[in-house]
Amino acid sequence: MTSSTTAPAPTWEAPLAGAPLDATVEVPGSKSLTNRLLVLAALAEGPGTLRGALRSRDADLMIGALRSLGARIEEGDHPSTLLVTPGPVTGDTEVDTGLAGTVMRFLPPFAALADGPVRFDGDPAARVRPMLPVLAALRSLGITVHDPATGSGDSAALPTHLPFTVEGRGSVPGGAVDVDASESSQFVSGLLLAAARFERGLSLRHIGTTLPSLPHIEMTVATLRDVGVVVDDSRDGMWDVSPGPIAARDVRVEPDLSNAAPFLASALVAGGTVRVPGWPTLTTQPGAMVPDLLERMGGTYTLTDGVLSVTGAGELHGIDVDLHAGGELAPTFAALAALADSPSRLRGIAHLRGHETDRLAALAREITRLGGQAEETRDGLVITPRPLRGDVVRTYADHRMATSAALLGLRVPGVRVEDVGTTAKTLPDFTGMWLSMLDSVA
Ligand SMILES: O=C(O)C1=C[C@@H](OP(=O)(O)O)[C@@H](O)[C@H](O)C1
Ligand SMILES: C=C(OP(=O)(O)O)C(=O)O
Repeated sequence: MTSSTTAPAPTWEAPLAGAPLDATVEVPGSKSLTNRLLVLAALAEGPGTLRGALRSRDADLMIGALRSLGARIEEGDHPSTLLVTPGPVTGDTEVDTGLAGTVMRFLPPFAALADGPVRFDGDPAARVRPMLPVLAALRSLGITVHDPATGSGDSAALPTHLPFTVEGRGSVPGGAVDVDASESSQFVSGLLLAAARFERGLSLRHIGTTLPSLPHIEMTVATLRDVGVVVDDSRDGMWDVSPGPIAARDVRVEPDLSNAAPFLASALVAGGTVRVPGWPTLTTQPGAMVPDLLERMGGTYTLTDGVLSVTGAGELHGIDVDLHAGGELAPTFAALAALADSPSRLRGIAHLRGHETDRLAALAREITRLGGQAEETRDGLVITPRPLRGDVVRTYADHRMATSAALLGLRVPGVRVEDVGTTAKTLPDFTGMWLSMLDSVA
């Protein structure tokens, strides 16, 4: 018997900022770096160590998946220290991707190296995220990929989404492949990460009209080069990875600058100063854009001895910005835009329709629910500030919808965030960190 009434989802009362802030926020390791470094450590020649690694749902799903594919991964003296011992890539196993794009797009090429079938599936929301380009690339490289429900022949229709099975054969010949990565840079990153272990390496050409999140592809190339892999990226939209060994390393993971964004943005909403230590002077993380964007909206910042300090003085202006390179920052800037003193336009982010949820629709709907004005365009959002009122903000299993709602709640009384626990995808103690930040007032 099913009941026709469902209990209302528990909500979290987003706290109002009572006074200007004076907070230092320690942000855990980068999701994108942690999950790349884990993959490379699991494919390396010998045991390696990650320090300052993220421990969150996405990172733990990656750890679980790599274990099931044959790697040994243990905690060192701290949960953020991970000791990785590679093993032969083993098949006849399952990978739970959860809702992690990095797990669902990085591991199918890895699974092609396994000695048997690897079955992939994830959350209901993951089953609508685009997958075809990476699966088509594997098939063109001679790997069988099939829908577990419809059989395994090479002529079977290629699955477009989760669930799917990659029939690992113990080795991948490699060679040339065309990939349309206009919906996600992760299709390119996933193939490049495993490519040094393909017999002939990989020559990957992007054939789409647009390529989002280029910093994340540069991050992939940089992490590959750090472990001794030869990558030629001298031609636009093309990457050549030479076959060769992957060196084992002892590496420290940078803090997650995209997760730092809502905290730093709080200084513009509440006034005062928010500091993030460990800010890298040189990084491939798209969060590097955050300080300049906050300055354009009315804040000021300094970077001294690795501490980024953002100060707000009550001003918050609208912005016209192309976030094609850093789409994961859009929910933070959409919230700021809804609180600004002039309209904003966020451009270049059509690919957000394939993120944890359709983020353009979700942001427009939820800002509108609070009395704001937000409209979807072909490739982004136009947000016109209006007086906002409290209500429940729906989060659609999307961690960044929750953090963006918290930002709105600093100024709008009565914002209640549905399923704030979804922040555990990349930041398990989000609410604790947020409340500590608010406790530190000037
Ligand atoms: O490679 C990565 O670590 C990521 C790439 C980007 O994906 P898209 O290119 O799909 O936007 C980004 O949005 C995501 O949060 C992390
Ligand atoms: C798009 C994101 O995640 P994923 O790695 O699941 O694609 C994100 O974290 O904003």
